[in-house]
Amino acid sequence: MLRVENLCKSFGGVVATSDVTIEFPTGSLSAVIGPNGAGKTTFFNLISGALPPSSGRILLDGVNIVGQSSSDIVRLGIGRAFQVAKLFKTLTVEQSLRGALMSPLGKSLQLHGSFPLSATRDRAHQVMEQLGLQSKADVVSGNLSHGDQKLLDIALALVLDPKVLLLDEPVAGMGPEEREQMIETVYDLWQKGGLTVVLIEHDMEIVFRISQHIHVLSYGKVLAQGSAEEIRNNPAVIEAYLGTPQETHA
Ligand SMILES: Nc1ncnc2c1ncn2[C@@H]1O[C@H](COP(=O)(O)OP(=O)(O)OP(=O)(O)O)[C@@H](O)[C@H]1O
Repeated sequence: MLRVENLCKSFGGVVATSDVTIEFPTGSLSAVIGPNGAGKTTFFNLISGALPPSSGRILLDGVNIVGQSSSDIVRLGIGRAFQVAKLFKTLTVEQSLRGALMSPLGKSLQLHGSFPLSATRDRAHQVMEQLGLQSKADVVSGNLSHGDQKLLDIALALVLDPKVLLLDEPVAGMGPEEREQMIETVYDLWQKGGLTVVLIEHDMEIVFRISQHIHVLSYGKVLAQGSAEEIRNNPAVIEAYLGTPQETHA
């Protein structure tokens, strides 16, 4: 289970995260939502070790990971995909995934400290299959469609076998068809294994459709937490973020 406790982060006078306590049960699919500037990306930056918190604890299966480096946090089992995919644009999809496995980080995740070439190929293909990227194995990443670049970014996190997968706006910038495909892929991925998925997403239709738990941030604080039904009808959330019920359904 991933649990953050009393997490705080300030940038000078700006309080981006204010006493946030949230629990993400093992194997759950949760969304973190809120208006622009609410502190969602900062929250992911704190969990993934990109930024140190000002105070508070981040517990992964009971172990406080605050103070660990980003690569140690990946090693401990927290993977992350970004709003703008971070790719090696000149490598093919397969090369990128095998490269991740052959990197010191990838190697250190293997039981015996080394990973034979054939095994990197098998693992890369397994993940490509999970994400529907098999037919793109030999395509140079920079030539992939926007949607496939986002899938590859997720694949790069997934190939290292995380326990928790953080997805920052997985459908940002996509057309309706790509959006549906991405959501179906993420949902299938989550349903098939014990992966804990946490997503930041602005598309409320998607959030309400797939999330078991929704956490609403506003001005760095937790404004509300609950099921889709509870959040949809929460007056404070409607006022701060969703707008009137009529606007929500428009
Ligand atoms: N590195 C930084 N230095 C200074 N202020 C920052 C930094 N990163 C974030 N902030 C501030 O912290 C607050 C929260 O920003 P954050 O990007 O986490 O919000 P967000 O909810 O992800 O917004 P969006 O939905 O627009 O991506 C904002 O006021 C932002 O300006």
